[in-house]
Amino acid sequence: MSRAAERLKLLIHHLDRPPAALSAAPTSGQTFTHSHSHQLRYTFDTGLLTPEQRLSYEENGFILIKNLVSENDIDKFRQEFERICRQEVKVPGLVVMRDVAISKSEFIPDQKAVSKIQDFQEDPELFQYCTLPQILKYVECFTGPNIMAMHTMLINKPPDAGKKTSRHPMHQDLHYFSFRPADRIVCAWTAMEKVSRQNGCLVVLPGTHTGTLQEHDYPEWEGGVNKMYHGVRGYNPQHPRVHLEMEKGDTVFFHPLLIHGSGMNQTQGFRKAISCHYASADCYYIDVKGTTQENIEKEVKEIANKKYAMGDQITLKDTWALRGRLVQGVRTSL
Ligand SMILES: CCCCCCCCCCCCCCCCCCCC(=O)SCCNC(=O)CCNC(=O)[C@H](O)C(C)(C)COP(=O)(O)OP(=O)(O)OC[C@H]1O[C@@H](n2cnc3c(N)ncnc32)[C@H](O)[C@@H]1OP(=O)(O)O
Ligand SMILES: Nc1ncnc2c1ncn2[C@@H]1O[C@H](COP(=O)(O)OP(=O)(O)OP(=O)(O)O)[C@@H](O)[C@H]1O
Ligand SMILES: O=C(O)CCC(=O)C(=O)O
Ligand SMILES: [Fe+2]
Ligand SMILES: [Mg+2]
Repeated sequence: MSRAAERLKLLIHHLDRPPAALSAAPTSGQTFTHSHSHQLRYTFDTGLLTPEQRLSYEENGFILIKNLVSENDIDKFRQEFERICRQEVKVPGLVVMRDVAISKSEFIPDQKAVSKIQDFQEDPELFQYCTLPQILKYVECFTGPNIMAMHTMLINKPPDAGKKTSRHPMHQDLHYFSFRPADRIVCAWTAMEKVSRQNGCLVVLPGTHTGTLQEHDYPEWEGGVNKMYHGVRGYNPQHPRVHLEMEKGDTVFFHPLLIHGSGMNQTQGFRKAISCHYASADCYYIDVKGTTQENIEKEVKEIANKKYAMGDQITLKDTWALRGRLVQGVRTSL
C-alpha cells in the first residue's frame, strides 16, 4: 500500500457514509459536524478518485485531470462559440462580455471583441460540455449524486491591449454564489487549447479552500478592471502560488473558496477555456443581506434589471434558481 493510501485509511475511519443532511439548515458553514476531527470533508469515495487524488484535493482544493475532454468535443464548442460571436445563433439568457479596454473601440471585428460568454445553459451544443459523463463522474466525487449545473462560461481571454485588463484578479467564486454548503460546489474548467503562463493560465493559492469567504471588491488597478471582476481584499501575497499550465482537454476541478485568478495574456491569441460550476441539488439558498456578498448582489440585480426589467424584488437567489439546470439525479432543493 502506498504511503498516501495508508494515510487515507487512517483518516477515514468509517468514512463514506453520506454527508450530514445537507438541507437541514446548518448554523455553521460546515457540512460535517461529527466529533471525528480527521475526516475527509471535501470528497466522496465513488471508486473513481485514488487515495492520492482525494488527499490532494482535501489539502489543496483542486485537482487536475489530464486529457479529459476530447479534441472533437472541444472543436465543436469552439465552432459554436464562433457562431455565437458572428451572431448566427441567438441564445436566450446569454450574457456577452467584452474586455473593458476594447469595449468602447469601434475598430475591433466582432468575434475578437468577445472576452467571455456566460449562461449558455440554453445552447444545446455548448451545454453538452456540462453533461459529459467523464466530467460528471468527477463532479459527483465533490457534490454527491444529485447534480445541478449552476453557472456556465466560455472564456476567450483576449491579447492584452496594454493596460493589463486581461488579468482576472484573485478571487473566490463563492463570492458570486448564494447557495451552500460551499463544500458541495465545484468548478470544472477545461483548457480549449494549451494554456501557459504566457497566455494567462489559472493561478491558484493551494489550500486556501480551507479558509472562509473573504471580502471582495474591485482592485485598484490603473488600467481599469472589467465589470464584476471583484478581487479578494488583502490576500497574503506571500502565499505560494501555482500556475496551472494545461494542454487542450485537460480539466481542473476546484473548490469555490480556493483563491485563484488568471494572469495577463501576453500572446496575440485568444486563450479559450470552458467551465461549469456544479452544486449538489441538495444545497440550499441563502439570503446575502448583511454579508460581504451584498455588493455583488447589487450589481447582479442592476444587470438583471437592465436586461430583463425584472423589478427590484429580484434577489441573487432568484437569478441562480432561474439559471440552474439538473444534470444528474433529482432536483431536490436548489
Ligand atoms: C435570469 C437572471 C439572469 C441574471 C443576469 C445576470 C448576469 C450576471 C452574471 C453574473 C455573473 C456571476 C457569476 C460568477 C460565477 C463565477 C465567478 C465568475 C467571475 C466572473 O467572471 S464575474 C465577471 C463577469 N462579469 C460579467 O460578465 C458581467 C456581466 N456582463 C455584462 O453585464 C455586460 O457584458 C456588460 C459588462 C455590462 C456590458 O454590457 P453591454 O450593454 O453589452 O455593453 P455595452 O457595450 O452596451 O456597454 C455598456 C456600458 O458598459 C461598459 N462596459 C462594457 N464592457 C465592460 C466591461 N467589460 N467592464 C466594464 N464596463 C464595461 C461600456 O463601456 C458602457 O459604458 P458607458 O459608460 O458607455 O455606458
Ligand atoms: N500587482 C498585482 N496586484 C494585484 N494582483 C495581481 C498583481 N499582479 C498579478 N496579480 C494577479 O495575480 C494573478 C496572476 O497575474 P500575472 O499576470 O501577474 O501573472 P503572474 O502570476 O505574476 O505571472 P507572470 O510573472 O508570468 O506574469 C492574476 O490573478 C492577477 O490578477
Ligand atoms: O481566466 C479564467 O479563465 C478564469 C476566470 C475565473 O476564475 C472566473 O471567471 O471565475
Ligand atoms: Fe473564478
Ligand atoms: Mg506578474
